[in-house]
Amino acid sequence: MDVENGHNLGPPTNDVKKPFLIGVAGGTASGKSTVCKKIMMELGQADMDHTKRQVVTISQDSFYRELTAAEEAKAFHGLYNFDHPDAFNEQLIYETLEAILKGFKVEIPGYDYKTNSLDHKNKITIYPADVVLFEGILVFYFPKIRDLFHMKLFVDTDSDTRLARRVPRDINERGRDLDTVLTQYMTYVKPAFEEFCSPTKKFADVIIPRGADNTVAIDLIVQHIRDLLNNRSRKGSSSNIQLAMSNESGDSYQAIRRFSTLCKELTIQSNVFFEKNKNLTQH
Ligand SMILES: Nc1ncnc2c1ncn2[C@@H]1O[C@H](COP(=O)(O)OP(=O)(O)O)[C@@H](O)[C@H]1O
Ligand SMILES: O=c1ccn([C@@H]2O[C@H](COP(=O)(O)O)[C@@H](O)[C@H]2O)c(=O)[nH]1
Repeated sequence: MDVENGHNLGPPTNDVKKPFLIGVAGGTASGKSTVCKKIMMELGQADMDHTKRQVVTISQDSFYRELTAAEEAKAFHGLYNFDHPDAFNEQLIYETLEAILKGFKVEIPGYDYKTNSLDHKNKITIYPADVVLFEGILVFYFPKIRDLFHMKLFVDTDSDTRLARRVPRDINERGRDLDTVLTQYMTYVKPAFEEFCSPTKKFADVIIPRGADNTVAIDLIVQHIRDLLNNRSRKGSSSNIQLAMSNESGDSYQAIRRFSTLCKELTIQSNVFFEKNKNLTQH
């Protein structure tokens, strides 16, 4: 298979790992990376040698398009729209995820927010894993990509909290100044969230209100992943997850259905509870 920019590093080895692919979407600074980190930590994967990890996280930011010199100059002043779907290389995301799903090892660039550019010097090698988390603001936007996910999570944190987190993060970690952060937020980030990101919440199997603070939802997701991993090691072959999923009577398929239903119920119940008790939150 031919992946642009040589990202595909060749055919799978004998022990083919065809991963369970989880999409993690949500607005900027909603806690997508923190949720993924928590999942990895609870599964004891975070500090593990990355060649041996069973669970890996990939960021959609590694798939931004390269900017022209004129776009770079705009980006420096917060005047480039990084929140529009056109800012991403959709085809490369698709081809890379397809390669991962086939059990290929792939290489992707890092991302340097200080220079608004892909970091080809610090490439990240994604070794075949059992579970792959793919997180980003628009991971459910493109239908072809959306259809690749076995499970879709949406991290739902309110806009005030997200802005309050984004401002210090962009200043302290991404080398911005306050004016640039607010200009970019008001001009592009907020309108694009409403137009492109927020509508994709309806595609989620599980909505995680309050992001990483929602330990109940995270524990359920972690338990589900543990079940998948145990199931896989019990059956001895990593490709069994795929087989079980394509066969509606398989253990994994049933576990996913139970999990999905349970989480939907939890989400609905908590929304109904807060809707009915709006006045309680004022105390
Ligand atoms: N539950 C939380 N409580 C406090 N701060 C948080 C929480 N979740 C995330 N943050 C902080 O908010 C910022 C954005 O979180 P991050 O996980 O990077 O969001 P995203 O990946 O959605 O952009 C980071 O600085 C992170 O440390
Ligand atoms: O060069 C860049 C690239 C992206 N951004 C902003 O980042 C967020 C997406 O990352 P999150 O971690 O989900 O916040 C997006 O809203 C872009 O506006 C950037 O500012 N500069």
